[in-house]
Amino acid sequence: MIIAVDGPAASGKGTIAKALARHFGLPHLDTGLLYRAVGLGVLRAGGDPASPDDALAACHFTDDMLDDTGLKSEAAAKAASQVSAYPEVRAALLQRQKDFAGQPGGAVLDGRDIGTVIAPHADAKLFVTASAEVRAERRHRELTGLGLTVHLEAVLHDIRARDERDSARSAAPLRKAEDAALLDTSDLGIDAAVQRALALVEARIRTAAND
Ligand SMILES: Nc1ncnc2c1ncn2[C@@H]1O[C@H](COP(=O)(O)OP(=O)(O)O)[C@@H](O)[C@H]1O
Ligand SMILES: Nc1ccn([C@@H]2O[C@H](COP(=O)(O)OP(=O)(O)O)[C@@H](O)[C@H]2O)c(=O)n1
Repeated sequence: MIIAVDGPAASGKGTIAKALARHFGLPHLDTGLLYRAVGLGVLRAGGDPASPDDALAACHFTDDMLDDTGLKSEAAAKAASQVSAYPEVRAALLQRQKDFAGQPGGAVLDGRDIGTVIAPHADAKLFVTASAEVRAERRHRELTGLGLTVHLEAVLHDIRARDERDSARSAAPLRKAEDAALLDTSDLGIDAAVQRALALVEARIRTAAND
């Protein structure tokens, strides 16, 4: 079974994807980490995330990069959202994600284009969202919890800028797949959001079984 979970920054898609993976005993891939690894790689090499050549050069990272704590920073997130607009970068990361989705038994993936590009035939698709203010508060709490000094207004500004860039790009923009179930977590705590996600996935699987 393949489950696709998409949505904007800090909507809770990763939390939901991990919980679904645990529930169904499936492997999970946070695809945002791949784009963050490219963005952070560009910054560390002294390159410019606005340069497609610098971005492409950073696509050949090793797996240990995916555990780098620097990936959590807003700087890495911003650079990720810049480099992810280049079709060459998306192409370089495509097969790895498709292979993960296609492994025997299936998988849960979260990102921006899982339901639209990576796994258009997923068995269940969720589009997780929440208001920008709620998402900024969550991300702010998360980053300060990691010991980083960040201001709520700056996080909200970055999230809005990223939403805009991710939605406006022509290569695999952030959008809800037509057959994805919408889940707004603005007024839901983590447990309630996970329960709702589970109910939506189970309903989707039941419907498919009856078709
Ligand atoms: N429904 C929720 N209510 C409150 N906090 C949440 C909720 N979902 C996620 N969080 C918290 O918000 C932060 C961002 O969640 P995460 O799942 O990483 O979002 P995303 O993968 O969409 O960026 C994390 O610290 C997480 O624990
Ligand atoms: N499948 C994906 C996943 C992430 N991304 C890009 O990578 C950036 C970081 O993604 P992320 O999922 O780690 O970000 P958060 O939602 O956790 O803040 C996003 O803003 C997108 O620009 C993408 O283009 N496609």
